[in-house]
Amino acid sequence: MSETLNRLRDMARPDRVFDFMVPDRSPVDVRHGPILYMEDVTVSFDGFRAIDRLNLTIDDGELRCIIGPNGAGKTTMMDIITGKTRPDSGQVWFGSRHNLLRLSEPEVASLGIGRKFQKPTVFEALTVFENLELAMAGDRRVWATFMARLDHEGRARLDEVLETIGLEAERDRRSGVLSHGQKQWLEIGMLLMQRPRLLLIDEPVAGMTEQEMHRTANLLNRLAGQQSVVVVEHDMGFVRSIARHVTVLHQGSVLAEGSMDAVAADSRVREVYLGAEEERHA
Ligand SMILES: Nc1ncnc2c1ncn2[C@@H]1O[C@H](COP(=O)(O)OP(=O)(O)OP(=O)(O)O)[C@@H](O)[C@H]1O
Repeated sequence: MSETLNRLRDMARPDRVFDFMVPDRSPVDVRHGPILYMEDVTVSFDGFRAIDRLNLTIDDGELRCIIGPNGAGKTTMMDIITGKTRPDSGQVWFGSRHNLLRLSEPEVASLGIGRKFQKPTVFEALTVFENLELAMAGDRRVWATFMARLDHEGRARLDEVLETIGLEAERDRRSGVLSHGQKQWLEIGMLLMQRPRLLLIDEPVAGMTEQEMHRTANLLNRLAGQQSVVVVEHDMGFVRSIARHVTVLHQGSVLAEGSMDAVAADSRVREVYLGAEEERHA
């Protein structure tokens, strides 16, 4: 009896938000500023400063490319945003309401920050459709309990994502037989099923053919606007084809920021990175 009472009391709490009332978009508040705000972030590993007073701002709907030499801190920066690594100092905010440094990795993910690592990790034994369906499972449990319309909504979302990633014709194929590029798009689709607000994508075109790169550029351009996209990439041709705004990281902080043409003309950037990249590809 007391358990029932407690439950009722709990349900009547004015601050309680029921699962079925949680909006299907992340509650991030971007009305007064950027979607991601990092200020003076520093992290050291055994005394070595991998991130050194880093300041970075990403606007809502922006597509940003992050470039920089090996060891510049790009991966560590992503790890800090997703809650995998805790900085020693600084601030990291998701919109104006969520202090990411107070949240665990799953909490950060559930706020709408999706991360794609370099290697695709789709379930190869399952079809494209089943992979996407699985990626939606979290949403489905909530809705299925309260509304019978989930199946319809879920299917509509799935069709929408299939169209976005250009894999409609592959829908019932086992994902193990897809090309490398198709697996990468499928994994991006799996993230999209959760309706993220910010996508962090690590080296999406490594190992892709020219044609696949071109399609990936179109996909990322299409995603921007609907969500913010941060891409870490070493392929400068690709970066040039998608980036309106580029951030160059070096020794854990921002060395330069601006259009691709502006950063490519910056002598400091050429010295630490682009000059070496051009030689590598000559
Ligand atoms: N867990 C860790 N322990 C010790 N050192 C680390 C750790 N993680 C990163 N580092 C160091 O921090 C620096 C930044 O590494 P990070 O992987 O973030 O660079 P990056 O820009 O992603 O490089 P790449 O382009 O090669 O992926 C490197 O010198 C790296 O060796």
